[in-house]
Amino acid sequence: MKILSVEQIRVADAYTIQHEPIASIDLMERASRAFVNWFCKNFETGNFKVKIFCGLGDNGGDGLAIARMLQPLGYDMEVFVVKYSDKTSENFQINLKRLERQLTIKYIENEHFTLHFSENDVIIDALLGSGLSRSIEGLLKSVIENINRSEVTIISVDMPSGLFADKSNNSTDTIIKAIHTVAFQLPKLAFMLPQNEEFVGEWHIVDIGLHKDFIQNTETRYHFSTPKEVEKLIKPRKKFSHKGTFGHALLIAGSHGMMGAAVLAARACMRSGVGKLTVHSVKSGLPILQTLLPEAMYWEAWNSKSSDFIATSFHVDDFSNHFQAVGVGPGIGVNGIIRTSLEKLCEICRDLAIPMVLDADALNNFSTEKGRSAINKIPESSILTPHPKEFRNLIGKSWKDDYEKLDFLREFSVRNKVIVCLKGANTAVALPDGTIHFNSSGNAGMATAGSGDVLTGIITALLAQGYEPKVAAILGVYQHGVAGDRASERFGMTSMMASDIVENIRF
Ligand SMILES: NC(=O)C1=CN([C@@H]2O[C@H](COP(=O)(O)OP(=O)(O)OC[C@H]3O[C@@H](n4cnc5c(N)ncnc54)[C@H](OP(=O)(O)O)[C@@H]3O)[C@@H](O)[C@H]2O)[C@@H](O)CC1
Ligand SMILES: Nc1ncnc2c1ncn2[C@@H]1O[C@H](COP(=O)(O)OP(=O)(O)O)[C@@H](O)[C@H]1O
Ligand SMILES: [K+]
Repeated sequence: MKILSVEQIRVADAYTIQHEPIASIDLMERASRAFVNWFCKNFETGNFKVKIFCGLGDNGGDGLAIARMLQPLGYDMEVFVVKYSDKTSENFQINLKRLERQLTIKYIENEHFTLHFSENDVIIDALLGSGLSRSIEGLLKSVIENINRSEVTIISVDMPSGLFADKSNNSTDTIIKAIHTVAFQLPKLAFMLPQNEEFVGEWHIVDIGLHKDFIQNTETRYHFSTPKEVEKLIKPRKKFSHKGTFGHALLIAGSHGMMGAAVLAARACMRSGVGKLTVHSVKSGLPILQTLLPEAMYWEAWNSKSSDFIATSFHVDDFSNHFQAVGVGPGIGVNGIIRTSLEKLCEICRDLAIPMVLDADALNNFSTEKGRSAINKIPESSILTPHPKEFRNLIGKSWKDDYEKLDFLREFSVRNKVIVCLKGANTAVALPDGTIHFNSSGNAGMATAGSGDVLTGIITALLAQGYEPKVAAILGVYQHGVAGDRASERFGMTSMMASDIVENIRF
């Protein structure tokens, strides 16, 4: 699903009006109806009052139409219009006239207002939507501060009022803190970013029938990977396939005291459909691995100066005609010898065109001063899976906000021609073509030691099976989140562990 800018949505709106064709007021009617349908499904009529706060633009117009539609359905309504300006939109005017015939509208015209909220109230925020042009001040600021203090359920229409859809707010800005945001047709970039969580709450999309041709033909750098889009990337297994069909993966992971990382990644790799798996790790890890994962083969670190690390001199002959994918990093440790080995590994994979996943310590080894100057050795199209701290260390600089973080992410991915999965809620998968794809699955229960190792195993398995790197990254991140969602259903977010994610991988 595309994420369009406010400007592009405005054009989509105009295009729909012209080409469907449909009158602007009727499109607003359709949008409001879509909101009402969502609302009725989620808030059955009962012992509560719905308080709608309307601005003076089209977002306010939506609010008035929503009030008109909800009242006959049995909801106890109170409608407030905040008169912060003399300017109103045409659709607002039309909807005001339509609603005036039906119920009494209350006006908030100056700072001398008092609002009373009771615990069960549900507030619908239709003050400002995508037309926000500056930070909120004055009367609107006072009203929003009052609403935010109420601690009742707040549902925003299209956008939490005061939040910019595709750029950063000032840290002091006044913004509605919604529990739910019901957005029209497409998600906004703002919804994907951690800095906006307290304003957006849980977001939902309702279809308002914007012109499909327009959306299809509009280019954007941001995408939200919906379950429907991602699930169709999974290749079905053919009847006469055999284990050779699904590739042989090499996983380089673990060190003394960090064998769990290797086990989690390896188990996840096997659960994700790889034909054969070899794990390359320290000698002391052999009994652990072979006990916990008898399905995998084991390749002991050789030429190792220290028995604690995988410091190995890799040789091309050990790779050619052997492996279809290499995953490296979980728990391998960081030092100069390991970095030199990694550089050699990168060279071999580049020469033999073996796709790679680099995670955790593989990235940390490229994050020292010497390491950063060797980043160009990472083969093109490799998949890097840093969490934000690892990414910051890799690029050697911090960002001022989440928008700048996305700029740095894109810049890094394009410059080095690699795929970067920046992990977290809505993991952002940046492709070398400059696009960023946000993931839709997963939950905060995955914020637990070892869950990143599981992702490395999943993506490595997909690469070994011949999935194109960008597909392996988007699909792997999604399936990892789905497994996390299943694990949280069974154990709850607080109690689930990374091994529960592994046990819930299902392709
Ligand atoms: N997507 C779609 O296709 C559809 C979208 N629809 C709906 O339209 C909404 C967008 O409507 P919109 O463009 O009228 O903008 P909206 O947010 O109501 O406010 C604009 C007004 O507020 C003003 N203003 C701005 N900032 C301000 C501030 N800080 N403090 C005070 N005032 C401020 C601004 O004034 P100005 O900047 O010109 O001074 C202008 O007068 C969208 O979110 C959705 O709900 C559906 O109905 C139909 C299909
Ligand atoms: N709040 C969250 N919502 C969704 N997914 C999350 C959340 N927190 C963490 N995750 C996922 O869990 C994994 C954590 O990886 P990482 O930080 O590398 O953990 P570790 O190093 O312990 O293995 C990532 O895939 C990340 O996307
Ligand atoms: K709003």
